[in-house]
Amino acid sequence: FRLDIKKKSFTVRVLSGTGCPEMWWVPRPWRLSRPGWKGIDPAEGNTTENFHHTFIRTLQGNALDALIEAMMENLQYVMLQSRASKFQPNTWVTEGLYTFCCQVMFESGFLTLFEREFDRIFPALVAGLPIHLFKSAHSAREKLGEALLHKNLLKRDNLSELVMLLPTFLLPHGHIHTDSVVTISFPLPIDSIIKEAMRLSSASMTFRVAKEDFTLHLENSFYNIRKDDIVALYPQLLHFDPEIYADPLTFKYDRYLKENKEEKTDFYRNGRKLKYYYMPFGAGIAKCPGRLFAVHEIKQFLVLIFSYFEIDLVDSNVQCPSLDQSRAGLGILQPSNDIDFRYRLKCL
Ligand code: HEM
Repeated sequence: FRLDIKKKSFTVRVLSGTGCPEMWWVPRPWRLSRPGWKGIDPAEGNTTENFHHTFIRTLQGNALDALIEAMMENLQYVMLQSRASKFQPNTWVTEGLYTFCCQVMFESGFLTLFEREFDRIFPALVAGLPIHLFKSAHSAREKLGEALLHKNLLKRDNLSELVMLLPTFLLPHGHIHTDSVVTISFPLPIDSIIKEAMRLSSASMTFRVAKEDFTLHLENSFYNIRKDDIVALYPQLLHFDPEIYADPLTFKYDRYLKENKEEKTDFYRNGRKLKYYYMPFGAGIAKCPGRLFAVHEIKQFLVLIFSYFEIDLVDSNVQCPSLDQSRAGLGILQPSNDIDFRYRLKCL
């Protein structure tokens, strides 16, 4: 499909509360449970534009710098300090790769508060069951809300010594440069690698509600959309279109790289250059405002894991797991089974 959301002669509005398929547990359940909650009423200033403005202010620009800095501390705390008892000199630790990644990313996000409880019951909540039916998720949500209060966010006392050491021990390898905030440069085309992984695994549905009647023109057809109709787009169809992405089911780490190593942005369908060829983060005004942070935290995770640990797959011939389709439409698909890997601390 091709849908030029900005240029066409119609306006679209975000479905209030649809929010982020990956961070769904922060905006929605927390807001809905607040005392006195009456829903999102545009007449009270809760417009799409206001939400958008707030998201940008809290997730990008200066706020992004602060987020990245905090994430770096938390990642190091969770990867090293919180599992320090597992590390013996020259001894391998064996764990599921997916379990390890999830644990580190979730715990780093909100340290131990997140508790994976929301994630476990995610499909049930999407199906409309109230969160208070799930005792531990409910209590984890309450704790999360408490931790997100501004006064508590300011209490940061877990700054690991390694944060201070990081610039000195990593700079000689040329992998990390630190300023006041960490920026990372890799010897590998990491942006292309991350994009390719997201292209293959993202299955978010994008919803919009029509603000007024209009005709939606697609390549060979058109649809008359009425005010308040819900339009749902499924970007995975685009990501798996063989005309846009040759051999679409194969992971090609340099798919988003030109021969001169610059970012490749020209993708075509029916001879037409596409504006929207990569949509794991959605598009238009409601495009994920956390995307810069999300990609940055993936890079931080990678740089730290490869810097701290020697890593091996337990079975070097293991098959790459398929993706669990039970969340199709709801976000990034997870692997249907875990694979074991082993890691041990590098002698720094
Ligand atoms: C790999 C990670 C992530 C993916 C794949 C992802 C994907 C998405 C998608 C598909 C949307 C809907 C966009 C649309 O309707 O066009 C969205 C919205 C949103 N995302 Fe994310 N996201 C990720 C991480 C994050 C993070 C880390 C944050 C915040 C810390 C975040 C905050 C939000 C918010 C607040 C919205 C709602 C925007 C709005 O309604 O205006 N996301 N995200």
